[in-house]
Amino acid sequence: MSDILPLEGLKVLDFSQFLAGPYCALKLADLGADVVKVERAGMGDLSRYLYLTDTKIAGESTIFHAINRNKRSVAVNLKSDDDKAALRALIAEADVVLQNFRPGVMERLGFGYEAVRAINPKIVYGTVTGYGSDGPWVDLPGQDLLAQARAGVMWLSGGANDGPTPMGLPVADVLAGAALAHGILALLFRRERHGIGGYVETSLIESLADLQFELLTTWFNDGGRTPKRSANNAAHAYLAAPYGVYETADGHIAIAMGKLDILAELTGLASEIATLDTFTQRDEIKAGLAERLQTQGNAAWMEAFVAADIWAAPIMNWQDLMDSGVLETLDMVQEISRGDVKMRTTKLPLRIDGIRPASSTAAPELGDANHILTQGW
Ligand SMILES: CC(C)(COP(=O)(O)OP(=O)(O)OC[C@H]1O[C@@H](n2cnc3c(N)ncnc32)[C@H](O)[C@@H]1OP(=O)(O)O)[C@@H](O)C(=O)NCCC(=O)NCCSC(=O)C(=O)O
Repeated sequence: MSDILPLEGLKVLDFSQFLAGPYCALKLADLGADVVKVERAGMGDLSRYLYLTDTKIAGESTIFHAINRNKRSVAVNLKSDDDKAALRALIAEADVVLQNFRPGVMERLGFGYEAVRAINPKIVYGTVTGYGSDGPWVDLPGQDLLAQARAGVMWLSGGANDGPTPMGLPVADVLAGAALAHGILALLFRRERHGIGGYVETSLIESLADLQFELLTTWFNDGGRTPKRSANNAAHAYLAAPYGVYETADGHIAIAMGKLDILAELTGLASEIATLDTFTQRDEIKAGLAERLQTQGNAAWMEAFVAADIWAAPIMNWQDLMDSGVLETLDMVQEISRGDVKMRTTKLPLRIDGIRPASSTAAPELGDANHILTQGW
């Protein structure tokens, strides 16, 4: 067992802002990399202010703090020659550069891949865009809600009586950031083996295509049978009954799988649904279950379902989740600080050699590492 974090010693110059790029950098930081966040002098990453929630940390958005823990910050003007020269010196010593501006911005600033590679040929350079670096949507603003709108995610999601439903979570940003981290790590491995740098790019739309890979594969191959937004695809557009969410006397229960005859027996529906076809008659099955599940509370149903190995779970809120003790047992929550700033947040969802890496500090104050602009890494 080693207490050396896998990316210890890796120098990452992170030009990214908002969420997708910073999420990628967070993954690298929590694996031990030294991530220096390049922010606008005077204002910083706009996510310090733009995501203002009811709760703030040190006067800034909790969301900024969640994404940018465990990083340092330099505050620069990317249009000033002096600051550009200082950044070129940092790039010369860096392992990774990443960015998520609109296509063309980094090239105009003189920090596109070719320019950076000319300074440091072995650099691993990562980019996130909204819709790719070419194609019909190249110039559009790349933002999570809008990408969910364009990718089919919102059209698909929701129940029969709902309108288009976003996921309520920044799935495009998080998945694009995770995909970029995965690409960067692959290029770092290639650099170790073959001594060459490389360029990796992803986008919000690609990450959402990937999120939907199972359903798109079904759709590509089913002769164009387009799912409608219905009670079925509130849970999954194509899966057989009983897959779905059901109201009970005191809450809701999700049921994923289970032998229909057993489920029918437990719910007193043996004569109604036990022999129905789980694909073609799934609406009937689900309607029967929906009616019957309302007759008892979650605890009674769950006891019966667990005993019979019906794959089911009660719908829990965050307090229920914390009260369950699962995250505590798995060591998924941490308290971190930076000076007077104290915050409680989640941890990296990986255990390495039995230990879950903790972040060493809360998010940086704007420009807290400006000394490296003159002194180097
Ligand atoms: C998020 C964006 C729509 C924001 O668009 P914009 O506000 O127009 O910002 P841009 O990235 O295009 O950059 C705007 C300009 O700022 C300038 N700029 C940037 N940083 C600096 C500093 N430090 N100094 C001086 N000037 C700067 C940069 O050169 C550009 O100028 P000019 O060169 O003069 O143009 C876009 O960046 C984007 O599509 N990104 C790709 C997808 C992505 O990752 N989106 C964020 C997901 S987060 C999200 O969805 C969510 O949180 O919700």
